[in-house]
Amino acid sequence: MITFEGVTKRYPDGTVALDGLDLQAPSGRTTVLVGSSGSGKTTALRTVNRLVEPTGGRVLIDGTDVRERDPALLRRSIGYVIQQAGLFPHRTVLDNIATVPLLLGWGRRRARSRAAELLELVGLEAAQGRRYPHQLSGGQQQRVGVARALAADPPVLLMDEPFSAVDPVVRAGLQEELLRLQSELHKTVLFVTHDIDEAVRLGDGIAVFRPGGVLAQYDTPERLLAEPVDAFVEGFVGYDRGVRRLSFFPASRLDLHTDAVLDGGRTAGAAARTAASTGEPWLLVTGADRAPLGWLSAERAAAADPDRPLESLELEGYGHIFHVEADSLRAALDAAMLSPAGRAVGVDPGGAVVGVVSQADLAAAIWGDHG
Ligand SMILES: Nc1ncnc2c1ncn2[C@@H]1O[C@H](COP(=O)(O)OP(=O)(O)OP(=O)(O)O)[C@@H](O)[C@H]1O
Repeated sequence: MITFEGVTKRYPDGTVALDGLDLQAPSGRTTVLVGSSGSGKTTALRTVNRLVEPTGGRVLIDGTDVRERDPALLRRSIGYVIQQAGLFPHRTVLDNIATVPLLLGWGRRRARSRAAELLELVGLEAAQGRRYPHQLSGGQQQRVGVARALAADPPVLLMDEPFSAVDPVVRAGLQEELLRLQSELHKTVLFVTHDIDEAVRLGDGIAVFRPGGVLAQYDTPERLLAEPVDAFVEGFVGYDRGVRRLSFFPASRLDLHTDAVLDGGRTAGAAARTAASTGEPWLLVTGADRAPLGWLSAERAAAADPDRPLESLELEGYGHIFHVEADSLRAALDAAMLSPAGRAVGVDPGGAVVGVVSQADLAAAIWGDHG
């Protein structure tokens, strides 16, 4: 556990970068620091590895004051990842990753074999280990930065806006990768970002800083979105926090309808009768293994030759589907919003249709949760 006890940093020019920070970042969890520019996030992070010495208070790692540790040795026991990776340009990727193990006196062979292991762990190929950093993409360089930080298997990882210099798609991939790594490695991670979506995705706990280096709120992502303590935090988490919050509710709680789901081998006449008896304006047609084929409107079904099989008719695309077991209400809502029928198609892990849900059903489910 990393404990900040009344940590203050006042610079000689009078700037208060951090003002009496009290915070506990639990072991094996990811704690994200967010907040406006200049609110002291980086300063807080750097007091942990003593790149910044506080002017008041103290920082403890598992109960030991970091001031009792030799700064160089302390830093070797803490992984540190910064924006744009900060790799050594004249060293190969493998040598970059092996930096701390070599400093710890592991010996060349062991350090290099550990580096090769790490390269694989962060999803890079062996051949890329022989390259120099400039021969890699920005996203790959960030992976190397993460591998380098993890090389000596430190229990604590400090990450200062590690993914902010890459495009959104690469960034999403890196976030995914970090979640996977963390589920295996259980490091005590402190992660600084400007991006509230990144914070919600990665954080077990989120600390929101306000200007002047003051902690405004420290909570789980769910609680932060549900109950921001004041207007500053509410503004920071965004006015679409209601929609973001839906990420925490599983789609499995939705009641899906199957009465308007029809196999493609059935006829237009059968579909028209189903539409009439259920009152459903849209019917979902499925094919082999109950995979979705597309939507048929009740009017179209009524106008078509009643003997024609549904799979031979022109259907509206079913759009995005959502996975009933794995996805959230947010994914289901998104699928319904984008669907030409205003309905979302829920599937099982094999891609077979479980049922459909309308925007009105979703609103009812959401209202039930949040009303
Ligand atoms: N050496 C220094 N001397 C004086 N002021 C400093 C010094 N280093 C940082 N500061 C100030 O301390 C405050 C906090 O800086 P810090 O980098 O921790 O903020 P941050 O929240 O990480 O910001 P950003 O999100 O923009 O990176 C800022 O006002 C900054 O200008």
